[in-house]
Amino acid sequence: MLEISYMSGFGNEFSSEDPRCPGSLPEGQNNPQVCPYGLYAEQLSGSAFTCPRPANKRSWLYRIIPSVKHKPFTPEPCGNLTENWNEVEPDPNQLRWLPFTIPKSTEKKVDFVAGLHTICGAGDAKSRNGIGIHIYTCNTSMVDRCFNNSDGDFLIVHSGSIRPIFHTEHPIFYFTITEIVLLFFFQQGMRFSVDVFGETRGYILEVYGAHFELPDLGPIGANGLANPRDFLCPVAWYEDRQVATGYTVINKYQGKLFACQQDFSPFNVVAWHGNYTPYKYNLKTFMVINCVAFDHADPSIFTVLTAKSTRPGVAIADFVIFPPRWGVADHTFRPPYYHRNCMSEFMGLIKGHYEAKEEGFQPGGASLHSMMTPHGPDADCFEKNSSAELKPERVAEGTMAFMFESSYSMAVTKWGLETCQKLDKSYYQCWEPLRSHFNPNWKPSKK
Ligand SMILES: O=C(O)Cc1cc(O)ccc1O
Ligand SMILES: [Fe+2]
Repeated sequence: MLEISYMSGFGNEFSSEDPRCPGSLPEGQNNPQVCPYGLYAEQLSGSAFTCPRPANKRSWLYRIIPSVKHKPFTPEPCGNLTENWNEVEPDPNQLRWLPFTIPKSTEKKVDFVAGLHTICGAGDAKSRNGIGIHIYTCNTSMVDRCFNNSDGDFLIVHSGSIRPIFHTEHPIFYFTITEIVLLFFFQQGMRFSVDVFGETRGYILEVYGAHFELPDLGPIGANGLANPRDFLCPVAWYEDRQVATGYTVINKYQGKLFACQQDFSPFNVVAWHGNYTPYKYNLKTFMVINCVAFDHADPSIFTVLTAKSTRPGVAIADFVIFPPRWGVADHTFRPPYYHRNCMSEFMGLIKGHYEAKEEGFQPGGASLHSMMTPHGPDADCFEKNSSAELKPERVAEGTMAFMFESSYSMAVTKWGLETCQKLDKSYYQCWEPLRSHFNPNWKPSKK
């Protein structure tokens, strides 16, 4: 297998040359009259040219043939991918989905793009405001096909032990054997192709009009949560591959898919430099902060990445994880509290159980607690934890739940409510056994 090495750091100004082509990165300028090795220079801009320096993102790609050489784009079937948030009537209920079905390859071959299903979202890619949440279920590699999202960033949370390989222009992301819980992060316009080795499923948070960034740490200090050096980007590696039968570039543009043909692999970048790159991030490297005295800290302490809105402190969407950790809080109901939130909370489970719902919420499934929709621990969890002995104990061992939390009020798609046939109609029943413990004669205990 090809040995790819990675560079580490989030938002760094990287420089990278394919080791087979020393000197392929132009020295001292971006646009030489003739590039080394006869390459073409192409800039990929991820921010307006005029963005302030800390938000300015671009990479220079030195490639064998520039991306512009392709036949015209034509509409492509979108399957269950949509940006139509008016397909069905709004539904403010607590929603929970059983694990989404992965098609069997013996029945139907489905690749990553064909296996994209939009479950909920809001806003509009055209006005550069909003988000989409998608589920991918696939069983087949993309062959001579790549995907490019013109609408926004894709934060991909892979779920399951069969680990895909992502090919990109930057170039290839492999999982190593210890990287079970991985996040992939492809920013707007970055081309990638996905190889899969069996039934594959995961979740995607798409954000239009903003990029994900590391959250500010405030009083936490200079270190903690997701550390910049744990974000990895591969060193340049090109393939010089003519594809006489045609290579297809799928472009998600204004919520619809389009396809064009070209006669070469787009993964033909020999050298590149810049700060606009894809990343992989191993969720196990997250430095967890938690309460060490009493009370339950809000889950914002578990934010891995955030896409900020223009309102201070209000995210378009946060990516939050619930990693294994110690629970030590004294005289505290330790699981999540009962909650009504001005944000929308979409949750998924990569593996294990979620502490607030030991049963029912399954890996590969999901839940959505919409704006101001009441939610919280199921009756079982409440009863157990109201009387549990509060000794230090491991919480969420061997599990990984996550949340996409958004300031948008999200609509659920027809696929989410009907077509996927995974909506758990009995979800509300997990709170039905909650009973009153109210005692009007209660007296404070004498200290
Ligand atoms: O709803 C949920 O399970 C997510 C969540 C977790 C938590 O620890 C506190 C608040 C919250 O919304
Ligand atoms: Fe919540």
